[in-house]
Amino acid sequence: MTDEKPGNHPAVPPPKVGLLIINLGTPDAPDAGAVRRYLAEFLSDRRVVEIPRLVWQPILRGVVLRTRPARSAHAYSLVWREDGSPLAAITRAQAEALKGAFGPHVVVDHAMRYGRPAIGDRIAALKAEGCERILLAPLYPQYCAATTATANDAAFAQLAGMRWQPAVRTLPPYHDDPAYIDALAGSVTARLAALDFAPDLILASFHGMPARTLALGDPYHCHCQKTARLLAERLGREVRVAFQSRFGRAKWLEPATDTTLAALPGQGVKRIAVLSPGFSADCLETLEEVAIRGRETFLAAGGTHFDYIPCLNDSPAGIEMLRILLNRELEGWVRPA
Ligand SMILES: C=CC1=C(C)c2cc3[nH]c(cc4nc(cc5[nH]c(cc1n2)c(C)c5CCC(=O)O)C(CCC(=O)O)=C4C)c(C)c3C=C
Ligand SMILES: [Fe+2]
Ligand SMILES: [Fe+2]
Repeated sequence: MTDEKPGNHPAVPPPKVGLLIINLGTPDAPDAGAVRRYLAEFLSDRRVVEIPRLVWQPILRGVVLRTRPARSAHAYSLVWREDGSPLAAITRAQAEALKGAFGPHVVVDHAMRYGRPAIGDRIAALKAEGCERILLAPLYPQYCAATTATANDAAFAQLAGMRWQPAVRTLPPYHDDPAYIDALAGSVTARLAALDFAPDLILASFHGMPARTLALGDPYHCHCQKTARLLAERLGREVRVAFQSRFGRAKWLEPATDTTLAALPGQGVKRIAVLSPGFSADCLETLEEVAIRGRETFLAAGGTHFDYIPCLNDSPAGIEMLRILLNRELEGWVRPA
């Protein structure tokens, strides 16, 4: 018996474990062309828009992609940073902060479901680097077919074309995980302590979904409600839930964030703090829709004080929370770091 490989044997790198953190994706630039390319891919995903292709594609190509990109590009330009789109920059920073956190044999990388870096490309790169096991981590605390499932689908599609597949695990939703609730509660408490006003109410604004997805069995709505309930219990005060970013004509989950913010001052809530616990990174939907437009809506309706509490992002508490969750999922694959 010999360990020698035949002369034409491909090189086999020493085995490693890959960790791929995944987020939604974002345009490459805050201009109409880049936003159009991004929206064309995103809104063609049948996990996102569940309308028959023959009906939806003409509406998407004929109406949405002609009108929305210019408007959205302007919105992106209001929040764009020197290092790019907030979502891209923060996701990169999260991956950077997690490097080395799980020992020398875990290679940490990041990918986006739409646009770049593409999930398939990063899986191929991890495998080429010797990762025979990969933990896929879509960073959505609340499970949703339109986010978690489609990210995993894209990864599985890549695996389907591989001769030598890595073993894979996927990060489960963490909407009720004590590490996540603790991190949220800590960020709210620290933020409130630093404010120059005491809010009458804390509002948790989650990304919306078409209402029918709840009846179809998507647990997203329940996960959002549970996150808010657990956060309220930890804070010892009410956390009101609302759903933002309505898209299209169908009925979406209610109450809507914008109508809630417009109604609250009339109900005596003049000072408010808003957080978006469903987003692991600040992005267009939080920085422009909530922190800019939400504030305008609330103040125009008679509110006097508005504060937007940032997402956990790559804050030390946010990274520590991810380290705890991911370390648990890596159990048995690596020795504890
Ligand atoms: C049918 C349309 C949409 C569904 C369903 C949807 C679900 C969904 N989205 C997120 C997270 C994000 N969405 C973001 C942007 C965004 N979302 C939609 C539409 C749907 N989202 C659009 C058209 C856009 C683009 C922006 C715009 O033109 O207004 C983002 C931000 C991306 C960025 O670049 O910053 C995130 C994040 C979740 C969590 C979700 C379901 C639970
Ligand atoms: Fe969205
Ligand atoms: Fe939006």
